[in-house]
Amino acid sequence: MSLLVKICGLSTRETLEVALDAGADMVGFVFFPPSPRHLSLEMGRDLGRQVKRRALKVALTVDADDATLDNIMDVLSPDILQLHGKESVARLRDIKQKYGRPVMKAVPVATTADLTVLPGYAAIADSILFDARAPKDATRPGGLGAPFDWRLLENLDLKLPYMVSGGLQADNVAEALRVTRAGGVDVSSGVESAPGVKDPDMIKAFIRAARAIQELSVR
Ligand SMILES: O=C(O)c1ccccc1NCC(=O)[C@H](O)[C@H](O)COP(=O)(O)O
Repeated sequence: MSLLVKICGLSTRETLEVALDAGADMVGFVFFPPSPRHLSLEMGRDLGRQVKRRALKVALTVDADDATLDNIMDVLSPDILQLHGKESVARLRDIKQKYGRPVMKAVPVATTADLTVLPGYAAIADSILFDARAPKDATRPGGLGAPFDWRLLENLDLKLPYMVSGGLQADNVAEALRVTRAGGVDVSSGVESAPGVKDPDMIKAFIRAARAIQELSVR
């Protein structure tokens, strides 16, 4: 199965086009006001139209209510709902039933104890995104540019597709994949020149680096 590459937190037409042209499989749009990558609904509509099915549109929310999700569905019609908050298993089930879209549940990781939530989520979610657990004083639960110890996933026994994220960059994505054996990689800060400012050359370099590993693994 080929490696999925997700560029998250895209917020301009220009950098979205760079990610699409460079072959990103998934493009992530953040709807979380404290984030430097937060999109207005109108911007979400605009960028969503630009994708034109060249990649999967991922809507990223944090403990969003139905009214928020209704609006995002209306303007973006995302292919995947990435739930990056403290959403319960029951909430995942409700969201899946109401919106009928695949759900990718973000699981914050700092210690092995963080993996105890997996059986519950794995019964409902369509995929898992392992991300570094945010510090207690963080203003957002993700997009912080910090990795977790990938060795925590070395003995993972998960029947669901999963992605690794958290502090990935062009120069460490190979090691992250070697250790975690993830089916996908997700990056935000590692392709930015400043928080929320995506850098075209860094986007291209990250995707090139991820594809190079994919080539090696299929030989
Ligand atoms: O990107 C954000 O600002 C963000 C805000 C709130 C919740 C999640 C957020 N990002 C989630 C992602 O999928 C990021 O790509 C992931 O956390 C990795 O981020 P980074 O470590 O910056 O590459």
